[in-house]
Amino acid sequence: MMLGEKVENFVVKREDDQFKRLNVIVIGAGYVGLCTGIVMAHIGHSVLCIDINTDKIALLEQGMAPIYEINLEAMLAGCRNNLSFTTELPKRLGDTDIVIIAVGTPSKENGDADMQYVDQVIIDITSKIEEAQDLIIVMKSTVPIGSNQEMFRRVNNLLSDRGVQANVNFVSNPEFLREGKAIYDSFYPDRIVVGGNNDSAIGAVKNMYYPLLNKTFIMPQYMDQNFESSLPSLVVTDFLTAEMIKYASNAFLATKVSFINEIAGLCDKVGADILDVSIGMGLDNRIGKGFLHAGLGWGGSCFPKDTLALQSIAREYDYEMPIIEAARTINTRQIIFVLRKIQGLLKVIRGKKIAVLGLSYKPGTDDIRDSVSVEIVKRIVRLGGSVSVYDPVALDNARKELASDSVNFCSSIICAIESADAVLIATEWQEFLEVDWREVKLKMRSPIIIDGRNLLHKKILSEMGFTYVGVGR
Ligand SMILES: NC(=O)C1=CN([C@@H]2O[C@H](COP(=O)(O)OP(=O)(O)OC[C@H]3O[C@@H](n4cnc5c(N)ncnc54)[C@H](O)[C@@H]3O)[C@@H](O)[C@H]2O)C=CC1
Ligand SMILES: O=C(O)[C@H]1O[C@H](OP(=O)(O)OP(=O)(O)OC[C@H]2O[C@@H](n3ccc(=O)[nH]c3=O)[C@H](O)[C@@H]2O)[C@H](O)[C@@H](O)[C@@H]1O
Repeated sequence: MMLGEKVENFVVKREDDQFKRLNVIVIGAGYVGLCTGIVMAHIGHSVLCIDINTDKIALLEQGMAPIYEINLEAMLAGCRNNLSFTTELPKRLGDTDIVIIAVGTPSKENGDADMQYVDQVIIDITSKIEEAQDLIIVMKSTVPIGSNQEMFRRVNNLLSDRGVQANVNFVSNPEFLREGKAIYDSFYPDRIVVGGNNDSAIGAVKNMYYPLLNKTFIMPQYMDQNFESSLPSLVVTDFLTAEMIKYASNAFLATKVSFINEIAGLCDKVGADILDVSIGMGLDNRIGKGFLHAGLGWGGSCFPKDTLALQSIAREYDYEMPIIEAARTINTRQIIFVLRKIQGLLKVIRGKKIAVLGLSYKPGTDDIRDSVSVEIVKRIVRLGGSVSVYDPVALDNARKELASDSVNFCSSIICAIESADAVLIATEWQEFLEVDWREVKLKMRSPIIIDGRNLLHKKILSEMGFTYVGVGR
């Protein structure tokens, strides 16, 4: 059974009287806000999810998800009794126990995290706090080191300006979900990090997560697994450390991918196979299997912006971070590598037609923010090539960004590869693995595959007569 297929069967064992149902407001209905709202509602809290984007809220009210992820809508449907949506904060926050902030913190031009949305939310919340109210503000957005402390002070200053005496506390609670697996990660996190300076507020956030921390909430399809061995770890720490854990984790993962991409570059030169190198390395438990998949490099709404933001923070201290700098440099270099490979095979890109399969920054999502694929399409167009693009879910999101006479948006793989001089696999969607490549070969002008994600079987495709080029193999 697929995750979320039979939501009504979900089991919540709440015989444990330690669990207390809370009134939770989640601000922001993006990936993080929406998944947080869904999880909180499923585990028994009463949740109001707020977003200023009226289109998003209108969709959500009709039970439709504004972002693509498998089973997201089924999960949404399964918790509507506990989850409602609106575009504005309620007039009074008197009944609210916890407000979770999950608005965006994109990069500014100079690389700093743009805090304008968080700042606005802080003003909005504080204006609604009432005399003698107890409220915990939980920060899930990824914010620069020192932000929670600063906002805590700011809220208290704003309250004293209004002459309101209330018991408001902050808890930093960074999010580690991955897009495409956001729902699963939200229900089954490896760890929950809570940073703060008030034991009672930290205790309340622990209670909020109680069913996840104790696995008293179980989806039936996972019941046969031994959950005791995989309970999420709880990390309780201070504000600054919680914020640093988030940035360090993303920077480390990005660096790990850049490391394997650097090795892949050398594999290309010496003739070794990066796929086996990754397996051979990953089997060492100290290294671990994850994030050793070489390819076009990392994109998305977080690794690029969070590595930039970390560098920005370091700059404030004149502290150099050469590893992160190198990780970013290698990531940019991957795009050049693939363009050189295309040029090596086609000689001149101008006038050639290249099919690009995959536009989202990774499979499982329709998100094209900082997608390497989208950047490569733009570069091919700049070099005079024409591009036919196909993606199972991200096509519509890319239409505006890639609007050009040289870009043809195709609704199928076959339409995209028709008369193409080369095909580039830019996102490793499973669908590309399952396509009949013999049929593809008959329709292409020249049978050239640049497999930017090392998705396909090199040997099989070579035997079919394709010129196959991967990354480091
Ligand atoms: N996308 C991801 O996979 C992850 C994101 N994060 C972090 O979580 C935060 C949110 O990320 P996403 O969900 O991707 O962002 P997003 O950009 O998809 O969604 C943010 C939402 O906040 C809304 N918003 C902005 N100002 C608002 C306001 N004043 N009141 C109500 N809603 C408001 C926007 O309309 C938008 O829908 C960021 O700091 C990000 O770094 C952390 C882990 C994973
Ligand atoms: O802060 C965030 O927003 C999130 O960022 C990442 O999650 P996400 O961006 O959704 O996606 P990942 O699966 O981490 O992939 C990021 C990029 O790295 C690339 N990647 C990943 C793994 C790999 O082995 N090779 C590789 O090229 C992917 O194609 C993608 O472009 C982290 O994995 C999450 O823990 C974190 O919460």
